Amino acid sequence: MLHSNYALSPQLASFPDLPPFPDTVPTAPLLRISLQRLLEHDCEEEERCWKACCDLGFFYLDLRTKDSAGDVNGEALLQDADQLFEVMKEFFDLDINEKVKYDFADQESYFGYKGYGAGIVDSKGTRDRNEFYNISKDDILALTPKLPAPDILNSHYALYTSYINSSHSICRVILSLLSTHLPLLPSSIQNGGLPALHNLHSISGDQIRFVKAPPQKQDLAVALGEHTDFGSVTVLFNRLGGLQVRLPDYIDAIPPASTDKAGGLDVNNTLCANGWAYVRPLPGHCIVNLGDALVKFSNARLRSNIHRVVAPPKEQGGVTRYSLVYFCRPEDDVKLGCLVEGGEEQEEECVTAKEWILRRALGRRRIDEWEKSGGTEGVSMRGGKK
Ligand SMILES: O=C(O)CCC(=O)C(=O)O
Ligand SMILES: [Fe+2]
Repeated sequence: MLHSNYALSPQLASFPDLPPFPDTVPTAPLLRISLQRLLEHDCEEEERCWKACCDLGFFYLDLRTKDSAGDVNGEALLQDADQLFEVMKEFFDLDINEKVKYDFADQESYFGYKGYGAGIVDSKGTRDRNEFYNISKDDILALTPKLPAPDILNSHYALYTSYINSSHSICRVILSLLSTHLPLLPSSIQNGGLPALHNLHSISGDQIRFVKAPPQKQDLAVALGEHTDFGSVTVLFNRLGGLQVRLPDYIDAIPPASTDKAGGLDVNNTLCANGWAYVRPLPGHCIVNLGDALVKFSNARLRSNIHRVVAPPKEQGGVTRYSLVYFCRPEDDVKLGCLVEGGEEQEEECVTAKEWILRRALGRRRIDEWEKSGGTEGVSMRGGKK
């Protein structure tokens, strides 16, 4: 069984000014991987990271690096993330009439604003419970014509650039580790393996995402529907709980450390039926997860695990939840086909990264598109709990 490898020191236990994550709910045993040790090419740490990518496709990355190593500076990323939490609060505080000016869904673009309830969380068309703002990497790096954005966001270009550079470099560290562990085809090795499909200055669907969900009562509603991520590597900063992963049957949840005094039927535990478990946010760390593109490249050796967001548990539900994401995706024209030895004949026609992202992202806004917008959920649930 994969098991978590940390005892929670007080500075890892909670975020200042927020209600603590409760110890009365089951949590997912994500491995805690040290970025510092990955940068030092520590073999044991690389093995643990590889294992986490195959077994669950989710892990914590400890960003508290000693000093910067080239472009990869975990401490700088933590500071940028802190600042971006403030920027996103300011943005979401704008009047709704201002924010909707930046919703570009009718132009077949997933960048910009998505209003509260404008997405759906299931095939019945149940509305989501959050707002998004998606910022394109290519827009910030001036690789594409500038998209309209509110003044309040326009003044932070240097911060976005720094955040994109750090997040993208971390994703490339993980991609090169995966490249060396996968049995890549000789042609793929010659072409530079996985990092060569994710160049910072090539056109791609890479993006920053700001997420806001207002305080929520403790009910069974899902704020962000179950999904797998579309791209390659996701870097996620959470301060409040609410994120849940659906564990495969070979991984057990960490049981609650104590029981709720109230007793009785508890919504949080009901939300953990069928293998769902909460991900406890950890200060100093980001959560890293793999997306569908890596499942396709690796012929399902790597896992893009299903996850969703529900109300933050217990008293955390009383405060607004913000989260910050960086999605690293293959360059737009990369075909999402198998790149490893022993791949079966491709059944489906290979789509490009751009086609895949458009189909998946926009389908989550329209009920008639829901069925077509699926990802690699079938593979993600291989050996999973039913
Ligand atoms: O807000 C979170 O914790 C998760 C967000 C997420 O899964 C996503 O935006 O794809
Ligand atoms: Fe996600």
